[in-house]
Amino acid sequence: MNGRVPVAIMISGRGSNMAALVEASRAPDFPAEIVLVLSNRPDAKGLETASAAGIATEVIDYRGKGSRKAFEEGASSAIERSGAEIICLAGFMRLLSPGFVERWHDRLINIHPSLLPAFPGLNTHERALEAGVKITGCTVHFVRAEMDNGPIIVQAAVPVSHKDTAETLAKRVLAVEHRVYPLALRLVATGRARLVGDRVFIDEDVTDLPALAVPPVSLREVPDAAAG
Ligand SMILES: Nc1nc2c(c(=O)[nH]1)N[C@@H](CN(C=O)c1ccc(C(=O)N[C@@H](CCC(=O)O)C(=O)O)cc1)CN2
Ligand SMILES: NCC(=O)N[C@@H]1O[C@H](COP(=O)([O-])[O-])[C@@H](O)[C@H]1O
Repeated sequence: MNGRVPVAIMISGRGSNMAALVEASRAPDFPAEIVLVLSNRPDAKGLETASAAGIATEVIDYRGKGSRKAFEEGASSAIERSGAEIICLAGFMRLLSPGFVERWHDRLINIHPSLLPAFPGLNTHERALEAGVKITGCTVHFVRAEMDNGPIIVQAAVPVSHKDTAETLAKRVLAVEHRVYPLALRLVATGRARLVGDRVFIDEDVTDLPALAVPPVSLREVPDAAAG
């Protein structure tokens, strides 16, 4: 595939991270090509975005008893058919079984809207505000059977203000997600992010990787939530 690594993206909803990866893959020097967008929900808005971008889409909609196994078998064969060698979870909201994670071991990455290991799971921004943290952010990691506990590839931080709501914080973190996920995929697709045990080594001086130096969003930019 013109030397670029074929990639499948799994979504469950809006798909803005998927769109950011598709956009990044348009760059002539981007080392990966998005060949499939797969959703476990037929109403996922991201499916329209992917189709409009000319990318093959697939919906595997199993609900109820036995749905997880049936979904994963359908997903694995769709991904095999697409020839994808890396899978990006982008707002994919289902726990994947150890069997699926093992099937795609070290080729399955996910973006999570917190600085893992802090705030794994759901409702991360509400919990960050509750905890009163002053910095939060996002994490791209290799997926392991245990939820949100895989080797970390890239992280980026944003400030938190007492004026923030979960919505204003989610918006600030999402803006950084859209820059960090393409970087993480670039590092994995080129083999510059390599696994040593359960740690990720990045084979170069990370600070000169432009996107990694994500400029901290200054608190001055924090909208006055009260002012609405
Ligand atoms: N085995 C793994 N599966 C998944 C991981 C992972 O790290 N290991 N990451 C998630 C993504 N994710 C957080 O980044 C996440 C997704 C879903 C849930 C969750 O509790 N889901 C509920 C159902 C929620 C729903 O359907 O809306 C569930 O699966 O019962 C937590 C974290 C992707 N999968
Ligand atoms: N635990 C997984 C999780 O919470 N993922 C988060 O869901 C959102 C999906 O947005 P998107 O559909 O617009 O990419 C993103 O913020 C992503 O980090």
